[in-house]
Amino acid sequence: MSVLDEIIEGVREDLAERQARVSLDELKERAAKAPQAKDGVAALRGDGVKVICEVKRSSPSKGALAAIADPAGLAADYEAGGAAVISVLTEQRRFGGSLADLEAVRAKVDIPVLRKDFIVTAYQLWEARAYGADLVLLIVAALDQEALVSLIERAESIGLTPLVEVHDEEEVERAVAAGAKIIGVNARDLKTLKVHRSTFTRVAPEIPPHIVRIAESGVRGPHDLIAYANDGADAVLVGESLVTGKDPKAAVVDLVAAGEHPALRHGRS
Ligand SMILES: O=C(O)c1ccccc1NCC(=O)[C@H](O)[C@H](O)COP(=O)(O)O
Repeated sequence: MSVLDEIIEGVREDLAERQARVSLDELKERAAKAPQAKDGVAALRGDGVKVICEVKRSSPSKGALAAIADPAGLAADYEAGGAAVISVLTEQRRFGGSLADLEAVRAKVDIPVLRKDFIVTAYQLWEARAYGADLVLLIVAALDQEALVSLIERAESIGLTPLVEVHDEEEVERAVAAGAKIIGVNARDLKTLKVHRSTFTRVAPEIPPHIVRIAESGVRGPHDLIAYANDGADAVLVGESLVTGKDPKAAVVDLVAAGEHPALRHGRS
């Protein structure tokens, strides 16, 4: 069984427990009261390279990273530093996240918030909306094509912007065929959990220009952002280096400044 399969097995068990407690109708009622979803595509387009900052306590590859007692406070620092979007990992077993984190972050920041999880059912999309997410992650490797198409359509129909994650050229084809408007290339190999930034270099040119391109994983500082930008990234998604650093806000300021540097190509609006 792959790491991804193991994660999803746990996700399904936790999901069954939540579904037994909270009906879909209750979630829909809660979603109806949530603030209107913000436009995820608009937040990530434009000049320069945008920065998506992640609330990440732990990971399968590294174990515990940071306690993060106040996820909303961390997100506020990210926003003050110039982040375009906040990513909140809500998977509990391996990443130490929760829907409570998502709710707390949503209540604190004004920029769009991404629910980063292993989404395999429409119920999780309603949860995302009910707890205030604007974007959701959909991982191509975790879904057959029918499920991918259906989850993209359902997400959009309830106001969510899907960020569709790929790891290779074949998955790009599937994401494009399914109608993705934002594609994230994750440089972390889901079999070995090692990060190969060259994955983005190889795969990004396969993404059509009208689609927003995000480079996920392995950004240690401005030099990695610039390298991803030169390979065509519209945005980078950063977790570990921010939560393990001494001053997350200052680190975001540095990344945002690098992303706005005039030497980088113009964004594709
Ligand atoms: O981070 C992991 O170990 C991991 C393992 C298996 C599936 C997903 C995983 N991470 C999720 C992410 O995509 C990253 O949190 C995100 O891209 C940020 O990466 P980084 O800046 O390298 O923490």
